[in-house]
Amino acid sequence: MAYEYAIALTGGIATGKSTVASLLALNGMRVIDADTISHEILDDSVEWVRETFGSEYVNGTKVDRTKLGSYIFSHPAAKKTLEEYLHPKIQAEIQKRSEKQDEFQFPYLIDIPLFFENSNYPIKESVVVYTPEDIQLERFVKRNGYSKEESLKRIASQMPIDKKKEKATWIIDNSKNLKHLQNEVEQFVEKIKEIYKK
Ligand SMILES: CC(C)(COP(=O)(O)OP(=O)(O)OC[C@H]1O[C@@H](n2cnc3c(N)ncnc32)[C@H](O)[C@@H]1O)[C@@H](O)C(=O)NCCC(=O)NCCS
Ligand SMILES: Nc1ncnc2c1ncn2[C@@H]1O[C@H](COP(=O)(O)OP(=O)(O)OP(=O)(O)O)[C@@H](O)[C@H]1O
Repeated sequence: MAYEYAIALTGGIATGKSTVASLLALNGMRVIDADTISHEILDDSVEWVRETFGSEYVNGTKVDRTKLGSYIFSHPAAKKTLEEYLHPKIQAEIQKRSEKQDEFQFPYLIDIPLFFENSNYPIKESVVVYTPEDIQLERFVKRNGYSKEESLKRIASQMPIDKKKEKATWIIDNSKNLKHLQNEVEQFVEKIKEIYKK
């Protein structure tokens, strides 16, 4: 059975999910990453992207994700088309990997950025990586080099981070420096180990 020991790891764009995923791995936790799976599927879908959106979104044998991202976040119908194509495939792959992880009978994380937006995952527990919106925007702009306007458009395409915080079982606060984040992650792992102790 899939998702038995799964905990959803989620948050907003650039609130620090990947950074937390790396710290969790350093603390011995296993993490399935939906973004990585989505990139692998997109890499196998070059012809579909060419036929659906045009050859300007393909660079050699790879999809130009930066360009495709700029397009879909400004064109809701195209975003829907991409999501309707990718999401079932992403979900199927996550389910497969989740079944494997459940064999260990120990909790693991599934990093799903849109966990609360798409309630298709039968996962009860969740942990939200939280930063207030002003820090989220600052880190997003700094990391991606997008304009403030483009960054705000992408942030607005998701459920507000404060609402996700309300829905979470646990919260990892990433509003301070990396040392603080490391502490937050260690405390979270201790909590999980305590709860799931056999
Ligand atoms: C638009 C694409 C090509 C941009 O690729 P890029 O490498 O620039 O971004 P990446 O995939 O690493 O996503 C970065 C973050 O953007 C956010 N994001 C991505 N897709 C979406 C979406 N459809 N809606 C809202 N936010 C999204 C997430 O917070 C994600 O963590 C890519 O994100 C994509 O194919 N998205 C559709 C699939 C999807 O919904 N993925 C997110 C959940 S698995
Ligand atoms: N505590 C912190 N202090 C300063 N910078 C940080 C901190 N945590 C994360 N960052 C930086 O903020 C940016 C966003 O973090 P990260 O890539 O982990 O977010 P994400 O939630 O995985 O993003 P996405 O939704 O786009 O996949 C990165 O450049 C990262 O190095």
